[in-house]
Amino acid sequence: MIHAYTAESIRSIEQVSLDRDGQATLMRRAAAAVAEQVLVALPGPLPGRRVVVLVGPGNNGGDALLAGALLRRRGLAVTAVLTAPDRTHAVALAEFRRRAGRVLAADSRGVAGLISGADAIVDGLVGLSARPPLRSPMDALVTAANESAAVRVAVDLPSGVDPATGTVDGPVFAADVTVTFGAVKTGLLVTDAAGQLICDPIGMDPADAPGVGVDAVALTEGDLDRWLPGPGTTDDKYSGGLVGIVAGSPGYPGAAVLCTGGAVRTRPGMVRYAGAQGGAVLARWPEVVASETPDGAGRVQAWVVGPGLGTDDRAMELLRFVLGEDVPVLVDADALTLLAQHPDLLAGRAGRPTVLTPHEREFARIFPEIDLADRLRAARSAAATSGATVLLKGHRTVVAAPDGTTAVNRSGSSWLASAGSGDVLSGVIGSLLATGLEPWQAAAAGAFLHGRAGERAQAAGLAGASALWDFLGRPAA
Ligand SMILES: NC(=O)C1=CN([C@@H]2O[C@H](COP(=O)(O)OP(=O)(O)OC[C@H]3O[C@@H](n4cnc5c(N)ncnc54)[C@H](OP(=O)(O)O)[C@@H]3O)[C@@H](O)[C@H]2O)[C@@H](O)CC1
Ligand SMILES: [K+]
Repeated sequence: MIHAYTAESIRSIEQVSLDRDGQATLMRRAAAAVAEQVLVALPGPLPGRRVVVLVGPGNNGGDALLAGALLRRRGLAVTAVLTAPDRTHAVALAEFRRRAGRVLAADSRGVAGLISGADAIVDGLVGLSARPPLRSPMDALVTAANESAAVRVAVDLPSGVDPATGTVDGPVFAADVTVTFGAVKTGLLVTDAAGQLICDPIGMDPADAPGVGVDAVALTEGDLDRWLPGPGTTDDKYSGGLVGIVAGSPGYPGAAVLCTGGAVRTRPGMVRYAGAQGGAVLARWPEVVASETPDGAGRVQAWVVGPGLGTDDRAMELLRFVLGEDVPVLVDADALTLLAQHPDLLAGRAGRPTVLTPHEREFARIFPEIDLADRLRAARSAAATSGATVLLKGHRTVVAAPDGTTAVNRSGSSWLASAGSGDVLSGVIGSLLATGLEPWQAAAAGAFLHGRAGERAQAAGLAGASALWDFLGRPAA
């Protein structure tokens, strides 16, 4: 699991190391970590390779200059472009000059050509103190860097990203690699500008800073192994989790099949389908037990309601029934639209686990007063006010529990933005809820499995939401 921290917490963690090791030592370690990644990113003979280091007025620029000095020692041709020559980190600049690095002011002639002809560009414009949008001349330098064919390496954070929220306002350095120091900043989980994320501790340890807590997490494979153990020899269909699906309508029979497939392939003990599309569901998933209505379905340990359900009176009746049940309920798609029209339904579930899985348009319907610009804050605030776990879909899906626990999903590809993909996701999460995971764990793990299935389907060259089914499973140990 990746733990991420607020910028304020990072400062507290940093302070402990600063007091112990001193700033010069930390900067040297940071610079070494950056230089190493530039060398890794530049295969082949190194001497003469052209590196441009973009240098802002703070310590982020200092790190970048010291990295440039190290690259000079390896024989690379390094030019530093200073955005504020009179405020540049003096010690780092002296060291860079001592290694015969070339120094230019950002408004010098020839800077644009250097950037477009570079083999690697190091972004040391702004780091932890960034307050986007980038001002001139940083904005123009970042735009030019993004147009260059060079490998782009960001120091601590890609410039243009808000460290706390990951939001972007204006140009942002589109990094191939980001080398961050000490601990991951929350914004790095949310943004897609960071590229490959490498966290080098440089001697810092969050455990050293009293009172500092994790702000958000991102799951990794190891979390799934811990949270989703395979079935044991004493398990039966009941202990394996029983999930009920209320989805599909005459207009959208496919949603029922897609959602049920997501549930079946997440390997619960049993899947029940309740609704009018039992024939279509059973034709594809014979292992499912189908009934016409949820009240006649028999025992379940979690319900999924909504995909393709429609928004008529019948759909409303089904939603009302399911939300009245005492087991965890996942509300998706059409059922979210109904929920937006009848907020009392959610209020009536106080204390019973509920997961909402809106995309941004659905979110705006249910929570019209919440600003979506900062997706992390939006999901948290929706979870706190509704009492439900909120999974806000997007390129980086965010999951927030009512107590503020937050996960950001980092698996997946843009391939998942296809019709029916969300129906599969709700089936996956429903299965995980039925196995007894906490709602935020089920939602976070479901988003991870679904995203990874998207990556695998894309790698296999397969399209269509039903392709996800075959890639949800975990390989046998
Ligand atoms: N502390 C340590 O020991 C260690 C720290 N480390 C490194 O230090 C970095 C933090 O350094 P930092 O605090 O000096 O600030 P930094 O991020 O370089 O910003 C500089 C200045 O940029 C400006 N600026 C802000 N937004 C802007 C915008 N939109 N457009 C234009 N300008 C903007 C703003 O100036 P102002 O707005 O006040 O003029 C701000 O003061 C950290 O990320 C890591 O790399 C490591 O070496 C490990 C040890
Ligand atoms: K940076």
